[in-house]
Amino acid sequence: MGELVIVAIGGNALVKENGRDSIQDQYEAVKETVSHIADMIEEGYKVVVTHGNGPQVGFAMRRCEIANEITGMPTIPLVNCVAETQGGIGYQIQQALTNEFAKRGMKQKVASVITQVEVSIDDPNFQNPTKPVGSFFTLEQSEAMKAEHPDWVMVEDSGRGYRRVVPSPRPIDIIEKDAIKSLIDSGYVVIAAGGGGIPVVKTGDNAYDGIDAVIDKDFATSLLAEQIQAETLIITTGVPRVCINFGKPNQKALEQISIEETKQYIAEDHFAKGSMLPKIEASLSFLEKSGSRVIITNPESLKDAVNNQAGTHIVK
Ligand SMILES: Nc1ncnc2c1ncn2[C@@H]1O[C@H](COP(=O)(O)OP(=O)(O)O)[C@@H](O)[C@H]1O
Ligand SMILES: NC(=O)OP(=O)(O)O
Repeated sequence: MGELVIVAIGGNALVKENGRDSIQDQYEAVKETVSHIADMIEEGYKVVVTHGNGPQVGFAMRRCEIANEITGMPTIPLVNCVAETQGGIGYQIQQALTNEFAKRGMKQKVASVITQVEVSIDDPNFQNPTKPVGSFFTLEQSEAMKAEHPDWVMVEDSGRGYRRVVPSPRPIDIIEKDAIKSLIDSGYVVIAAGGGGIPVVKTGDNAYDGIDAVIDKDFATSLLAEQIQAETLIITTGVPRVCINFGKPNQKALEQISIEETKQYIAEDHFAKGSMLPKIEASLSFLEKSGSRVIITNPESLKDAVNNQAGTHIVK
């Protein structure tokens, strides 16, 4: 049996026009990304796919708010917006992968699992929103949005503009992990924990309630990788390699770093909060608990990266 690899697709990587993309544009981006995942599967890797929803869940919230302002139609709670984006993006990945396999004459089957992820109601992150969602705004637009919506919290996101942030509690348990494992063992390519999973809190033995938040998909992916005993975690995003001094004249792309070097770079503040830092922290958590290797790269470098020819590799 091939090595079990979990591949996370960044939500921002599926959006090119800052909220002006159509759903067909997003599908084209999904098709391009999954063609690189299919390359890996063709080489014999067993793959589980997770994905983000940061931009998409923000767009979904905004659509509801605008419809409510104009027509009085009830808004949809954030947790349901997460579920909707998990379903919508999961559908596109599932169909694109199925069609890609058919085109290549591959026999793999694909299944998506609606995934709930347990969080704690006492998580301090509920009091301190950090997860950027939706479109990027200029400083001027951001100030205008805040004046119009005093309850919004906005932050600067990695030099790309200002974005609204929502609470992002840490994932504790992937509720459907056994179903995901059974599907992998039956030979399925599984799509799971989309958008970081649907946040739920425990209300009793095997009983849960949804709660408004967006879980970081990098932390959820790392936890799922641990719980299904994946060997390799690959986080795909908008850059081919992680950098130190990112965006500065002395920027340097990293090919391979140890856990110790990575911790040193965190201490030196090289990784932006809300974008690269969660990927790095999730990578360290996976390596320190159970994993063998982590790769951070862009989708087009996937096949080379898994064969040690591209990407940033974090090693034990
Ligand atoms: N040190 C860094 N090295 C490389 N990219 C960085 C760094 N710090 C911040 N970034 C930015 O973070 C982005 C990845 O975060 P983000 O777009 O939020 O993730 P996602 O792809 O999961 O949606 C990169 O595309 C890059 O613009
Ligand atoms: N939920 C989440 O972390 O989404 P992004 O990866 O798109 O930010």
